[in-house]
Amino acid sequence: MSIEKILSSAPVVPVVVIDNLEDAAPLARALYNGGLKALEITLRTPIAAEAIKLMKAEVPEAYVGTGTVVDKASFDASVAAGADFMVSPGVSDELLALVKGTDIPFLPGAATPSEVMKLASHGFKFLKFFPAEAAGGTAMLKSIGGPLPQLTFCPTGGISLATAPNYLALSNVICVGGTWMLDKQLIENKDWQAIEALARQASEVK
Ligand SMILES: O=C(O)C(=O)C[C@H](O)[C@H](O)COP(=O)(O)O
Repeated sequence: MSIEKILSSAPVVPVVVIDNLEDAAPLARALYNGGLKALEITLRTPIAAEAIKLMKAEVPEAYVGTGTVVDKASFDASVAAGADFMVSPGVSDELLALVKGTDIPFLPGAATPSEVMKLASHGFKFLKFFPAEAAGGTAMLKSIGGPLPQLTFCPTGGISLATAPNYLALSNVICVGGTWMLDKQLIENKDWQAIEALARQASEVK
């Protein structure tokens, strides 16, 4: 499996924070049924690894990956959870060394030309542009694409249903990451139909 295939499975990757384990399976089902095939589950909550296992069991055809992979502990947790892919908001030499020893597709993060160049020199062709809006948004990505057209991005951070099309219109963007379809109140109410409708709206963004 390649990171390109995973990132091209839908225009939007939902960045999920799981607070209650019982939400994991129905949430994954709702997102997938709404057309979002790749799910990034952040390792920000202690139950994230367990949640990933439940999500993969509920929707085996989805790509369930980990987010917030920032060090050896989160890397190890990703491997143990059986993550289909791993996403980092940035990169470190420690992480680069760890991912060289695994087959799990990895999407490292970059926000400046130097970070992009460093990751390119390690063979990465797909990067997370984070924090997208705060780091200069579509203007920054367009500028980076001038001298560095060989890199393709999944911008994430502050992107909404309204701004996603502006990113997807760029030639160096494969998909965007976002949290807007994960409405906290709807999740609290376990309104999975409404979440599915938000996911469908996101999956139809062009
Ligand atoms: O957890 C990580 O590893 C991250 O990189 C952070 C997430 O991508 C952002 O939290 C996205 O959140 P929004 O800004 O609401 O789209």
